[in-house]
Amino acid sequence: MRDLFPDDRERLSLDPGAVLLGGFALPVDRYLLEVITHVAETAPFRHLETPGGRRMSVAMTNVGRLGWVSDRHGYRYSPLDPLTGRPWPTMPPDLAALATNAAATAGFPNFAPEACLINRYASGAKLSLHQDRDERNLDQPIVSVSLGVDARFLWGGQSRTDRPRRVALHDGDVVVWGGPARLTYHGVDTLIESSHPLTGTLRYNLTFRTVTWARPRRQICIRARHRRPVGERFDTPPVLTGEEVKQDVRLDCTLPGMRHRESRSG
Ligand SMILES: O=C(O)CCC(=O)C(=O)O
Ligand SMILES: [Fe+2]
Repeated sequence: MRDLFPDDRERLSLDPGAVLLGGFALPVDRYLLEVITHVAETAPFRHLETPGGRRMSVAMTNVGRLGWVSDRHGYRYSPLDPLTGRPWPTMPPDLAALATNAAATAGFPNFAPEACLINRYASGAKLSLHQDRDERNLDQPIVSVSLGVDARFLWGGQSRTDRPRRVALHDGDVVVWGGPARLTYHGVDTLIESSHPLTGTLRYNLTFRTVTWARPRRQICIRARHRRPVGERFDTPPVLTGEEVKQDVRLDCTLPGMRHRESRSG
């Protein structure tokens, strides 16, 4: 595929708050595929139904405390896999750390993903323009990792009717969007038949999200961090006491100006 931005893919600004980190995950692409294979053994890929009753062409599964699901009742996050009735597989700390590092590189420190939606595209699959807006916490960015076959990412605007740009996504590319770009419309153009040494004819995408956790004040964060169970440093938000939660909620509600304060990437 002709690369639309051949000169500087290492750090390509798409918009204020949105950046493509070319090849950021390339050194760990094999590890990522191993994780996906392992996850799919307990939480198999499936084609979800849209609320309007259409079968999605992209197959999906999840890893992490919460998983994104869709059915006749709508889009939502669930702690249980509706297919098996069991919790989604636990997010490995190294996987979460990759997302945290990518977010920090893009200018969003302290990103702690609670959910990772894994998308699998066969040739002909596509994802229509949409906003990622099912998360209660929109202060945190989305971190999106590409694996395998090339895709054409559609990067639109703040309105569905804004004409999207097409951006080539290669194996190991990571796109991060947050702050003023957090609700930008985006999608993936129909996957063209092609092959990649790692994934054959398939493309995978891992999309990391913080769903519920509003980042607390710094000193609360530091205190709370001590109570994180060993080995779960990144896949669960810190455990807050009732008082800390109250402060956290108060801050979140009374200082709306602080929203999007991390929007310095791009
Ligand atoms: O596959 C991609 O690159 C994007 C996926 C996406 O937008 C989503 O899962 O919400
Ligand atoms: Fe999305």
